[in-house]
Amino acid sequence: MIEAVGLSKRYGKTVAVDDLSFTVQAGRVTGFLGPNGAGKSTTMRMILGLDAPSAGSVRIDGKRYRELHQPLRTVGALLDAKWVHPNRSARAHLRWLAKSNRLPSKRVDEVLETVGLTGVANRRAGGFSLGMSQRLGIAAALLGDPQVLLFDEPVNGLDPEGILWIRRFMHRLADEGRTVFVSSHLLSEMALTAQELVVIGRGKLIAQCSTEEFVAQATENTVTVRSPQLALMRSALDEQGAGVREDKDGLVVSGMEMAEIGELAAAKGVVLHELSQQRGSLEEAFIQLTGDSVEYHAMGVDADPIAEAQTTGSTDLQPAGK
Ligand SMILES: Nc1ncnc2c1ncn2[C@@H]1O[C@H](COP(=O)(O)OP(=O)(O)OP(=O)(O)O)[C@@H](O)[C@H]1O
Repeated sequence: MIEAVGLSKRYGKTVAVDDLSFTVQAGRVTGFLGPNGAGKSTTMRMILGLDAPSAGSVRIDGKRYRELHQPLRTVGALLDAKWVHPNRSARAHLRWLAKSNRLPSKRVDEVLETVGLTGVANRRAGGFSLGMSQRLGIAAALLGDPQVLLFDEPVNGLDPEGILWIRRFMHRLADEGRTVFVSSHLLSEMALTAQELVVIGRGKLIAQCSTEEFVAQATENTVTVRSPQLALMRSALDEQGAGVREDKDGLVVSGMEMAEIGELAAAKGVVLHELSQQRGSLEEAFIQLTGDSVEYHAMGVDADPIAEAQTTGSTDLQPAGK
């Protein structure tokens, strides 16, 4: 478990993290969501003792990082996948890490196997693709078999296969009972990966809840009704006090469950061509909840062709003007 209380970090006049309190539970994938510059990396560095908080504290399983006896046995992290000596092989890199952290060398082959790098273990890490480097970084994070894992933007720049692999891998780690905290500014990706969310904007906490709750809180769930007897259906819904508006497909109904609407249609003898639940997306929820703290816009292909192509349709949200 990770617990941050009143965590703050200033760099001169910049307040990177502002009185942030949150908890990350074991056995779940928790997404750390916020646009670029929101303070995610700074928070992760403070969790790992790489940056000292200006105020507040953060504990991993009840202890500050510097109080951990053998830190890599408690917490593993992937911050920068390219942090590896380019001329060292993947195996040599991990052996060096294991040795310098007094971890058994047999773990090296185990973690190489876990991340699927056994076949390329003796190749120079400098020649690795980004996806392979990410796997090597994850292998390093797993060396001490820690219960707590932190990943900073692990899918950035990966191809669809790499993204899927990382997503499944995070779920597997959480299913093993570990605490998995993963930062991203890719909302669609987080909607698929994270069960819980810690959402920040401009260093401040915006929400901490399940992904489902986050979407439900910020967006309206509606039911679409299509019928050749729309006027009849509308007056029946009005009688029930439902919120009804018309759009090009038919009626959009709020404040009534889909089953109730179906039963009402049957009772009134209205023929239905469609009755479907529409749920808000994480993007809508994010824009709704962060609207006050910072202005966002959804970037399209023109704005960031590489990110767009590599995230297979994910919407990449960034602060307006960035
Ligand atoms: N070492 C530093 N010195 C000065 N300012 C910093 C430093 N590190 C971060 N900042 C500033 O703190 C703010 C938060 O940065 P941070 O990198 O934590 O955000 P982020 O959410 O991780 O964004 P990104 O996804 O772009 O890395 C930004 O305004 C950034 O410019």
